[in-house]
Parts: sequence; C-alpha cells; structure tokens
Amino acid sequence: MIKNQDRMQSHRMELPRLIEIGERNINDFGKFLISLNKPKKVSLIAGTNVQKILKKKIENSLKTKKIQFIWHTSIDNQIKSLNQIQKDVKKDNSDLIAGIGGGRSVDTAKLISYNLGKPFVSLPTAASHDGMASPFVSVKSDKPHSIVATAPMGVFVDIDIIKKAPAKLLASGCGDLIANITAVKDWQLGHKKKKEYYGRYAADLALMSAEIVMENSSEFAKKGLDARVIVEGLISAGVASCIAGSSRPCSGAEHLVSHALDKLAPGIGLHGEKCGLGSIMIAKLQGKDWKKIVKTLKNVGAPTTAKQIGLKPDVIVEALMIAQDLRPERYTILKEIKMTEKIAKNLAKSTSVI
Ligand SMILES: NC(=O)C1=CN([C@@H]2O[C@H](COP(=O)(O)OP(=O)(O)OC[C@H]3O[C@@H](n4cnc5c(N)ncnc54)[C@H](OP(=O)(O)O)[C@@H]3O)[C@@H](O)[C@H]2O)C=CC1
Ligand SMILES: O=C(CO)COP(=O)(O)O
Ligand SMILES: [Zn+2]
Repeated sequence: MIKNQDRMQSHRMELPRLIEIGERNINDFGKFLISLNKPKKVSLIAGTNVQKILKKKIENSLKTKKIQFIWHTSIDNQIKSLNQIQKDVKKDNSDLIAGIGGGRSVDTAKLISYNLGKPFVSLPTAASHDGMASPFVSVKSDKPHSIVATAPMGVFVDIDIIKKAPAKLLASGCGDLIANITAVKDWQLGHKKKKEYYGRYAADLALMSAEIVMENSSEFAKKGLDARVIVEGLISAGVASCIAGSSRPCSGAEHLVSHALDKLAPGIGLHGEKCGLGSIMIAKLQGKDWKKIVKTLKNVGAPTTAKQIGLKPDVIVEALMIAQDLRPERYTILKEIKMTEKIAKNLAKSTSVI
C-alpha cells in the first residue's frame, strides 16, 4: 500500500484552450469567440488609446457574428477603478469578458473574470510582457506580487496591431523573456536548497523563449524586431507558468528587483524594461554571462542603464537591498548574499546599470 507521505503531491495545470495568432485578422475576432463558447453578449475592457485604434474594427467583427457587446474603460489599475469596472461588468450579465490592450487592461479583465466566475479572453495589443496567456495578475500593494487567477480560455493576437504599437512595448517584452534565464537558475536553486517542486519541462520551455531572443538579437538589430517570434515566446512563457503552476519559470530575483522598483518609483519604466535591468545584475550574482544579456538587450532596443528609463542610482541600490523581502518565501540567489549598500552599489556599478 502507498503511504500518504510517499504519494506525489497533486499538481494542476490550467491552460488556454484556443490561441490564434494571425496578421490583419482582427475581423475574425467574433468568429474566434463563437468557436470558443458561442457568446451572445460580451463585456470588453480596454484603455482609451486602444479604443481609439480598435473600437470600430472590433465592433464590426462582433456585429457580423451577432454578438452584443458593452465597452468598459480601464484608466489605471488602482483598486477603486477595478472595483468600479467590476460592478459595471456584473450588471452586463455577459457570457464572456475580453481584455484588450497592454498588461493593464488584460490584467483588469483577467481579475474581474476570475472574481465573477466568467470565461476570459485576452486580446493583447502590445507584446510587453508574458501576462497575455498566463493565469497571473499583478497586484500593486506594499509588497507588489502576482496572484493566480485563471488562465485565459482564449488568446487572440493580430500581429499587425502589435507591430504598430509603440516600439518600446515590444522591446519590453524581450526584457521579460530574457528574465527567464535568471528566473530558471533561481528556480533550480530553490529546488536544490529547499526541495521546492521543479518541473524540467516548464523550465526548458521558459528558457527556450529566452534563448530564441538571444540567438536572434543581432538579426533583430539589423532588420528590426520580429513581433511574431516575440509574441510566440511570450505566449510559451505564459504556458510554461501554467504548467509549473506558479510564475517560477519566469520570475526570480530579477523580478523581485523590478517589483522593488515598482514600489520605490511607481510608474517609472515598463515592467519588462525593469526586469531586463534586474537580469543583468542578478546574472552577475549567479555567475552567468551577464555581458551577453546586456548585448541582447541593446540589440532589441531595451534599456541597459537606469538612466535610460529615468531611475536614479540610489533607487536601484535600494531596490537590490529590499527585493528579497518582498517575497521571502521565494528562494533566490538574493537569499545567499547579505545585500549591503556597498555590495548593491558595486553590483550596479560593475554592470554599468548605474
Ligand atoms: N499579469 C502579469 O503577469 C503581469 C502584469 N503586469 C501588469 O501589466 C501592466 C503593464 O503592462 P504594459 O503593457 O507594460 O503597460 P500598459 O498596459 O499600461 O500599456 C502601456 C500603454 O500602451 C498603450 N498601448 C497598448 N497597446 C497599444 C497599441 N497597440 N497602440 C497604441 N498604444 C497601445 C496603452 O494604452 P491604453 O491606455 O489604451 O491601454 C497604454 O497607454 C501593469 O499594470 C503591470 O502591473 C506586468 C507584468 C506581469
Ligand atoms: O511578471 C511575471 C512573469 O513574467 C509575473 O511574475 P511575479 O509572480 O513575480 O509577479
Ligand atoms: Zn514579468
């Protein structure tokens, strides 16, 4: 008889059911929704910029399939705004909620769908980080972190929209993918030191997305970023997290540094930009090839110094010092070092981040 303590712990994987990546395919959004769960009415959550660009096209696509719709505007991700949208969406009595935009609108829709128990579809208009296909929602608090909501039932991408979005959003997506290198190394450390669950398949999938960006970055520098490759990498990274059941394959100490920067200097720099800076410094601590990370970030047009995104040197030093305390339960390389002000300053200076 198998004793309880010998039994493998249950591990759940919730994955997106349908993913469509096309080019100039926005007119097929209605068709995509019908093939997912035949909704009669949908709630659409998007910001003002995105609505200006896409409102008409999306409405036409839904009308063709006789799907009713109600728009909701996401302005920020403050709790008060989220609660208000949630109240309004609840009144819609819709069959499905779609988040249309960058990370803010997709996160807003993901969280509200989870709270209301409705199917969620993500329509990313920017490839700025790996949240488009993942079950995670970033929560701004004293200890910024992500919570597990539900994975999107469907992910619909029109590459043409992503290509036309401000260039720094795509470069930010590359930064979030490169972070997988240091994140996986930290995950392996957690497994070794704390016997934490480690899944090789999820880890390798996350690493592959980072390696594809590394391998292609010189080509990107000459010919421009290949949005499709980056979107596929971000979706795979999100799926890697679904398989792992946590953000472990895509979030290690470099993300803790980015979260610390969110706390110390809110609103400065994009998520993937800050993760890129974090990866440079954390890779050095891990004994990895941090110079290759710098070169890759430069090739994709992502920042490699704090100054480029308007962050002061002191803030970087402070972020390195407080990072691990934001998520004490997640074992990273920062647990193995006493990050004094002197060590933090040396690390940031020696990698030219400050
Ligand atoms: N779930 C997760 O795993 C993660 C979530 N996050 C969260 O994601 C958010 C950051 O996401 P990010 O994408 O960087 O930033 P935003 O979602 O704030 O988008 C940045 C800006 O780009 C605009 N935009 C997006 N797409 C287009 C487009 N195609 N054309 C023109 N403008 C466009 C947005 O307009 P508009 O105002 O209309 O939306 C917005 O003004 C944060 O809230 C963060 O907490 C971050 C990391 C991980
Ligand atoms: O940004 C993420 C993965 O790229 C989410 O990670 P966190 O769990 O650290 O919020
Ligand atoms: Zn991230």
